[in-house]
Amino acid sequence: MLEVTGLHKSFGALTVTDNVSFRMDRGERRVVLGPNGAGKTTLFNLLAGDLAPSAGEIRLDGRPVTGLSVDRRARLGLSRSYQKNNLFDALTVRENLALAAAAALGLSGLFRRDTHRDPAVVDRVAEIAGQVGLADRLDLPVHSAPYGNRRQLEVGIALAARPKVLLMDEPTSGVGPGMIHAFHELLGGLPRDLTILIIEHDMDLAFDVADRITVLNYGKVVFEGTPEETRASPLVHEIYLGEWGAHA
Ligand SMILES: Nc1ncnc2c1ncn2[C@@H]1O[C@H](COP(=O)(O)OP(=O)(O)OP(=O)(O)O)[C@@H](O)[C@H]1O
Repeated sequence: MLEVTGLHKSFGALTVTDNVSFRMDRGERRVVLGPNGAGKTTLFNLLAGDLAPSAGEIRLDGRPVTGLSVDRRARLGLSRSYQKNNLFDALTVRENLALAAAAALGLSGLFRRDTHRDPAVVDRVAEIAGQVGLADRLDLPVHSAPYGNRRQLEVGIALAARPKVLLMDEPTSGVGPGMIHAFHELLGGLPRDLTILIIEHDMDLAFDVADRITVLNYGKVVFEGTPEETRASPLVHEIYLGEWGAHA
């Protein structure tokens, strides 16, 4: 499904992604853990196409995508849910989803102002809203939507293109403890064959939602395993000791 081989990225003399390799199966949910500065965001930038690697290869369903743009990768099924805001504040949840759905269906364009009423778009908006738990929030203007709903909407927008692989960048950052429960529900509502790679700081959440965990430190994969194996790893404990203290 997603195969990463020997990925490498340097900024000047600083190696930020160091020979990173892993593969994910369809439907797998994997969390990338690592202390601040470990290279998690850079890895996502390389996977999504926001950055070009110095070396290495990324394959999606066997097809090399390493040299392709963000848009081309998205069309092939690799989508990223951006932490940075890509929502239209003045529009409602429904309108935001309709724009994304229309674009994904090839229905957007200057001369088609009523695309949000197109039956295909209406159906798709309802489907996505159900998946991300926003079915009863469709008429809410985004500027007055609670933070958690905005995060759900960001995921919904990423889903519009029917991705095979979804990259989620710190989906719970900035949300309160109550929203962590909502995030579980959100994950539960996503298609089971969707392959999901998540950057997450919260170890407990990672243990809870991941099928497998990849731990980065100084740009290198230093551990990969099931949540149980990760929890039992002395190396991971050692790496996270300072972090635990800092987050406590
Ligand atoms: N464009 C850049 N130019 C130079 N150095 C960079 C650049 N982007 C990232 N770095 C450096 O690369 C290292 C890894 O950064 P990255 O943001 O990938 O880590 P991270 O694991 O996502 O950290 P955090 O958890 O704090 O977000 C850091 O030392 C950072 O300063």
